[in-house]
Amino acid sequence: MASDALSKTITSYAHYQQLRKGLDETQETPMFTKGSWAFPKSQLILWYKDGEASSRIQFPNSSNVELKLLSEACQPATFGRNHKDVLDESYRLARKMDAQDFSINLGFEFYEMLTQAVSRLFGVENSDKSFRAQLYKLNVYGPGSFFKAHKDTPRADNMFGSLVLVLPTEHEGGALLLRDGLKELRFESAESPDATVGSASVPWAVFYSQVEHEVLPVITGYRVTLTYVSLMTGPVSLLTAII
Ligand SMILES: O=C(O)CCC(=O)C(=O)O
Ligand SMILES: [Fe+2]
Repeated sequence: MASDALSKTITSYAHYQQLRKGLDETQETPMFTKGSWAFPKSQLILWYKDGEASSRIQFPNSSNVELKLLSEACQPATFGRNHKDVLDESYRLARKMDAQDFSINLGFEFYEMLTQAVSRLFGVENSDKSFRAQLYKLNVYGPGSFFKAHKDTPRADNMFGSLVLVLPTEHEGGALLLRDGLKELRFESAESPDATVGSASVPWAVFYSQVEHEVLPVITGYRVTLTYVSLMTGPVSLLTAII
């Protein structure tokens, strides 16, 4: 049974970490988790700014020519180092597009997927909706692209982690490795896109901000990701996690 002290709610990430310490002794919840979600193909349409024009890509049937054009419409990907955004292609070789330059309507399914992903991470039931995800960037990892081991830069006080969706394209390599002490999770998105007539499966990974991770080099094809900042929006009851 939960004690009175543990049945309180949490209102900030620092508070969550404090409670989590105690909780870890009772029940282990993961620092990262992965899965995949079948999205209707009609929702896997990306519109993006291409100079003065706009272009459209329909996943999972995109060609390498279309993906190369997308990559060319992006800018070199920077990353946070010592509180500054830096470009260092020996550490991160990839392309990025800011959220205002593209649009993809993943629809209501996105929220169902997010609920499943975050609930698994928190170890709470699906009904808990005290979180949201803010679209941050689109990234393209073409042949030879990689991102060495790093932790994500905190983007808001209520940020607790990151969510990565890999749009279904044919590629080899580009596994995301997530590490927590001795535990390692390999998030392999390169398995050929598993599509049925009406839908295609989109692999996702979600992890806490303190998790170190890296993207191994892409060997062939283009790995296209959407990254989201995961935010707490209100109190999360820990009761379901400890009973
Ligand atoms: O593309 C990925 O799987 C993760 C990328 C990443 O670590 C980042 O954008 O910070
Ligand atoms: Fe990252």
